Amino acid sequence: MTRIRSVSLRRILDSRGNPTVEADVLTESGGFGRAAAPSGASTGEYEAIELPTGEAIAAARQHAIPRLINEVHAGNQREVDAALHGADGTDDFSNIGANSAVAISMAAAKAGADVLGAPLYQHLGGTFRGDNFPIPLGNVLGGGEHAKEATHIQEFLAVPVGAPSISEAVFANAAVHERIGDLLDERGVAAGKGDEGAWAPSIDDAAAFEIVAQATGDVADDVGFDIGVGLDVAASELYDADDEVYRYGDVERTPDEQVDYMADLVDEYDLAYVEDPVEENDFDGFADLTDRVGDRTVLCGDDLFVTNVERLQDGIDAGAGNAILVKPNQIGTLSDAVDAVELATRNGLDAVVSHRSGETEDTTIAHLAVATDAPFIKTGTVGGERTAKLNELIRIAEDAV
Ligand SMILES: O=C(O)[C@@H](CO)OP(=O)(O)O
Ligand SMILES: [Mg+2]
Repeated sequence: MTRIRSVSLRRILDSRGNPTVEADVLTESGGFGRAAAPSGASTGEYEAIELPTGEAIAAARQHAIPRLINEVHAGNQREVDAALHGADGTDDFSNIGANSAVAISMAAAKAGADVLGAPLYQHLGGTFRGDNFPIPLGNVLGGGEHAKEATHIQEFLAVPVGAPSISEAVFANAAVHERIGDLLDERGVAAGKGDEGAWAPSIDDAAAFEIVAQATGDVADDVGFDIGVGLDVAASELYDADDEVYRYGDVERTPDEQVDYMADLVDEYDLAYVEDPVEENDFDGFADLTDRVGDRTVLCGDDLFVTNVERLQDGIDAGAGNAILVKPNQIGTLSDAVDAVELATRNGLDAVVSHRSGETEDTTIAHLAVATDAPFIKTGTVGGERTAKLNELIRIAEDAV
């Protein structure tokens, strides 16, 4: 019933106005799924390869689609994703593009769910999935590669750890975002928004900490539950490998000083979450930081692990981090992303399912987070391509009770 009858690929717009790949998958019995690839700006060196959209579409039409039509069942995700790997033939999807691969992989999952008449999270997670909901990490202020002339740290995140429901968590993050807008206004700081909808003011990181801490505190008082502060430092973007220093504008930090700085920030701001505190090759620095503060905060590898089970296993062996960011397009298929979640969970690490800075209205990651019982999801706070996922989580919560 779920045998694939057709796959069509097209070029659509992403939230930055760039082209990206959208896939439609149709099955023999009329099941339909549509999904689109997101795209990163602060991409890790070890991510699967995103090809220019036109090239990715042409290559997938030539090599992947003939292996899928009449051959593979959309309801069997492993079969779909194995066919994509077989068609590509490389370790990093450099032949058909991880953008084509992930769009097809996700569209096939939706077509499989459609045939079954089940919501996607149910199809992916099965009846024995947990019934927890992820805590949404909300990017409320930032800069880095997502906005020019703003903070050096890429993302300041609201972490509504005490929220009693996904809906209250989502609205709390939006309230923090709004409160930050007011606080910036009061200080006379003009601010546009970065790629993910976070405020992107020209202030230094110290001022950003002050404002975000005040806003999360104010909103926590209003809503009556705890809201912590988190960071995505995206430290690879600050690191100069030739000089072996991290550059925060004129301030330089050696790799050891970077670890000290991160440990100090965790204590000073009681940070609930820190992503990519050191650059993507520094497993030892990551492990050192984990020794020092891993008992009291979530230390998450994004560029470090790139959703790749081999790099994750290296991190587990080294004691680097206690969480992994999971971005399906970093690795190319849903099966590979689920493998990363499962390896993490078996080893006591938290999974944080994540959007990219370039997004579409696609909501697959909301379903993936619920299906895999991930403790966190990072998918922005405001802006249509972000609220698409947040609102889908609210709908799933209503549906799942
Ligand atoms: O670094 C990150 O975690 C992501 C998403 O917030 O950014 P990008 O998609 O640009 O890699
Ligand atoms: Mg990141």
